[in-house]
Amino acid sequence: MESLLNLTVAGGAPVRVLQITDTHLFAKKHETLLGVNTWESYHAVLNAIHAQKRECDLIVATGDLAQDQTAAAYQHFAEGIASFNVPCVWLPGNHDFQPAMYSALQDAGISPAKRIYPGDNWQILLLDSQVFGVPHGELSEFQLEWLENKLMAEPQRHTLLLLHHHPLPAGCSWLDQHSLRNSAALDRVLMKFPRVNNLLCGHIHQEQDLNWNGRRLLATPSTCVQFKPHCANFTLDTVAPGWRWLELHADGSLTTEVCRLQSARFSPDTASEGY
Ligand SMILES: Nc1ncnc2c1ncn2[C@@H]1O[C@@H]2COP(=O)(O)O[C@H]2[C@H]1O
Ligand SMILES: [Fe+2]
Repeated sequence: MESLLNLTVAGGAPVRVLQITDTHLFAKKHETLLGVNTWESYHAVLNAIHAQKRECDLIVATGDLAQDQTAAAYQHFAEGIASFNVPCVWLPGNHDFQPAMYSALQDAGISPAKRIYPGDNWQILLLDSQVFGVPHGELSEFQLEWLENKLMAEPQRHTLLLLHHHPLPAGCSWLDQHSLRNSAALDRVLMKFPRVNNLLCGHIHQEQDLNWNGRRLLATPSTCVQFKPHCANFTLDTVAPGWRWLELHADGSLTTEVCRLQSARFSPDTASEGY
């Protein structure tokens, strides 16, 4: 938990971050989630990212990396990441099994660090909002205290805060029952720290860019199935898998862009009623 990852970034240059989320990989590469082969969609995303030829300083993986809790699924994730020569950090989602996740990723050279100092101007903090065995999220007292301590320790750094669960309603009632339950407690901590202006999550398998009491809250498409915005009941979307680029500028501003695959190859079985 306490390990810190220092990244060298050229003075004044933006920190370039790639977010990959909700890969939902299985041990067996042929397995599908709601009609989508998640190993193939993950690799299609990675190939499309390589084709963009964009430099990056860090990859962040924001949870639900495995669907079946196996070490092999995390190894598949790591094999994909190894195609980039860039450090990667991760946090758990509701579907993850942290003992296997931690050791399989660590063995594959992926750092368990939850605090990253990319250059002198920013810090990236990764929270664990998993409540084991259920889809909703919650931040433990330990997580909230850890966050507050890390923010107090570095008052001059701008902070990008990462967690799996969305702290604001996403507008899909079926998903909003699975949100971060104690977002008010997180809000109370963040109110003391005006340099935490950006939060980044996964979980909702759709792009969002919201204002949470003056902070920017970003959510990002999954590399596999997508959920349709503004639906009361479980509804899949036919938009393609995606990923997000972020640039953290020295003055504390952040620019970002969501990209998606161009092909309709990974359309899910829209008659599915859940998983
Ligand atoms: N039909 C459904 N109704 C409510 N929740 C569901 C349904 N199907 C799946 N879920 C849960 O909702 C979660 C949302 O995204 P996850 O990838 O965490 O995994 C999903 C499941 O745990
Ligand atoms: Fe997910």
